Amino acid sequence: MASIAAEFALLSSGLDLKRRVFNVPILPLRVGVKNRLNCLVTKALLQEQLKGLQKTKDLGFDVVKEIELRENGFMGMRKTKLVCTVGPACCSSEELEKLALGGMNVARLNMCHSTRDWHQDVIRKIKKLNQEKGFCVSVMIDTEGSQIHVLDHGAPSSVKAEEGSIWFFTKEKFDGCRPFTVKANYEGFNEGVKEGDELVVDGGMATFEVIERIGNDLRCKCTDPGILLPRAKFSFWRDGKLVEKHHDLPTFSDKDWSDIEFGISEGVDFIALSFVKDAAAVNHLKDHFSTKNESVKVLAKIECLESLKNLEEIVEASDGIMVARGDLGVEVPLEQVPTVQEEIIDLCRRLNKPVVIASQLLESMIEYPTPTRAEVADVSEAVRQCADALMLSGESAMGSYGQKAISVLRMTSTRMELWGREENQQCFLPQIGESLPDQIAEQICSCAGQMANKLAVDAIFVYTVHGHMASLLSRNRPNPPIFAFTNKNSTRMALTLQWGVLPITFDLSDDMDANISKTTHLMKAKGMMKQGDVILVVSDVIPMSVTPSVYQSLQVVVIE
Ligand SMILES: Nc1ncnc2c1ncn2[C@@H]1O[C@H](COP(=O)(O)OP(=O)(O)O)[C@@H](O)[C@H]1O
Ligand SMILES: C=C(OP(=O)(O)O)C(=O)O
Ligand SMILES: [K+]
Ligand SMILES: [Mg+2]
Repeated sequence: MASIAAEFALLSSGLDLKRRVFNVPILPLRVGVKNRLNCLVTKALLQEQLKGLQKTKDLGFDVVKEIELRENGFMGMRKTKLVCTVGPACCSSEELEKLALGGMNVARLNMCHSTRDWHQDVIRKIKKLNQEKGFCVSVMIDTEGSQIHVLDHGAPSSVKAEEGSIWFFTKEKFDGCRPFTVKANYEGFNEGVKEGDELVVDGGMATFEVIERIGNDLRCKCTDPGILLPRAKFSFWRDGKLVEKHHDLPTFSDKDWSDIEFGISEGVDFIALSFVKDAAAVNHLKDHFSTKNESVKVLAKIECLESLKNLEEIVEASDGIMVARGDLGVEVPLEQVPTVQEEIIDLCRRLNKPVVIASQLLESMIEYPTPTRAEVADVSEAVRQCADALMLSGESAMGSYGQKAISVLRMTSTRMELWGREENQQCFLPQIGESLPDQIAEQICSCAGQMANKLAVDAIFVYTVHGHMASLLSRNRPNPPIFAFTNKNSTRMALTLQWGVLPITFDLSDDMDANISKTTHLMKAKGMMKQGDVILVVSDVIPMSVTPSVYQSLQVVVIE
């Protein structure tokens, strides 16, 4: 039985990862995808190695990353971050630990589902695992938001709609089961809808023609037969264009505010805001935090047509973006979703905001232990486009193969990162900083990226309080990993989402030489670095007492 170590030994045997410049040949693989998945019984192997590593958590270093470094070397470390949705299939401490060992960087809780107590229990379990086992998994809550969907369609699971059948869509309450009747969740669901419009369910699962509008109801004829699922989403179309209804709906419901307050009180790291329409919604939430001095990060989910129209202002206002392809595919013709995804990723990189690609990455793995080849290609494409993070939804929340799914993301992204290295660095990055120190920081990070690649250094070290310098380095997508030393826990947890950054808690001092020598000594003492390793050191720690630019620096250090 092969191990992850063997898998990576296999990878690296075809490559001198450390010094080679990256015209990667087709990598030799002895075994097929399925075999590799089957052999990734990670827990026993990793648990074994964890035993000797518990002390590392004193340095605030993620134990899983430490194992990866020991096994794969600097250049073999995965850069793309992984987000897993937690649901009934993975909410025990044991299952959460397996996901953490499998590479989960962020655990996402979708507030649409389960109870407050359930969410609280999961958040506390994750924090306990971080503390006791030395993981660095941050927590994201995802608001329910408002959208028009099915509340009741007269069956516990799916219902088939046959061609030509007549259905009523209503907001009226009714008891018991009424055949061919679908109850919507929103009073004004039929406002602005006209006879002759198309009602599309879940982006194409079934299509109806609106025959008549009667008060709160719509009488419709099924024109494209299909399946209605619980909570199926509606969209209305006229002459091939979406009838926009999101502006009628609030971005924050009372439940969303209460979930947000709950998240803050539990110390979550990210809030993903559903159905953001413009920057005002993001600013509203951020203002709400600033009055409370919270450091939680706000991600805007791009999932409705209006959010696409206001994309740039939303990206600028947010701390990060989620391309929520599930709902986006209801409002945008499916064939447009891939180009929209690529545009959002490019914009986020230009504006230096982390971006998560979400929904249906490995959908078939909810049921099956292997992905389709098309799913692997989709994941690879998101990695090639340099997304910061990939997200599992139902695959981890309710599927039987969550651990295998995270293995597929891990292996596929590591492989594509090696393949795509030259391409990563060809992106044009405009200057975004306005003040002189910000512009200096940007130039230093851009030069650092180029130097790191040209000198083939082993690692980049950055000392950062708020994480800005680390994110600027990440934006350049350099080949070596970025070790970000910070004294702020909130910075450490926020950096879990950024491409190529390994956040480490460290007691920073104003004396930069002391920071460098202490961190290199610690890494060497732990056997993670050795004599002759070359590090590029970038600093952004600005003591109040000196001119800022003095402490923004770039230097090359060879470990003695
Ligand atoms: N906390 C939870 N409790 C129960 N089921 C969940 C939970 N989170 C996710 N799920 C299940 O996983 C599926 C996929 O998750 P997600 O994509 O986040 O939700 P949705 O399908 O509502 O957009 C959900 O439809 C639901 O069946
Ligand atoms: C991630 C998404 O949002 P949710 O799962 O909350 O609907 C999506 O729509 O793709
Ligand atoms: K949600
Ligand atoms: Mg959604």
